[in-house]
Amino acid sequence: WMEVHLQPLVCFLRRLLDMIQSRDTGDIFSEPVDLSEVPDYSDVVTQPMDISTMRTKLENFQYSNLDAFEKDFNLMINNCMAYNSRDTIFYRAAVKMRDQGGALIRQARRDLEANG
Ligand SMILES: CC(=O)c1c[nH]c2ccccc12
Repeated sequence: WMEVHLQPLVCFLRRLLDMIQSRDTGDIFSEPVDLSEVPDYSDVVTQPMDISTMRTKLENFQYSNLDAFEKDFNLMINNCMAYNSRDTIFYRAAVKMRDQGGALIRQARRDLEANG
């Protein structure tokens, strides 16, 4: 039942995530931060999140609406801005992704409103 009813949302979120990923030109959000390479990452970030994890969750029907998807997007951005200091490429990439990805999510919400 859930698969049938959530499949349209899965297709919608898959396309949205593809657009968000295309804005990650430095490819810093595509995979989980490697905790073996960054041993202090877990001291700062308690719930890691990245695009590949979001893709797995959406394919497994773990987002029942756009708000749940946006929550993980914001987690991914906020983790990056918490761990990396303001004067780093990574922090500035998070600011850019927050603005550009945020605009894509806002337009997606308007599209959902229009199409129900
Ligand atoms: C998104 C992010 O914070 C990172 C993405 N790749 C990294 C490598 C070392 C430390 C942090 C990161």
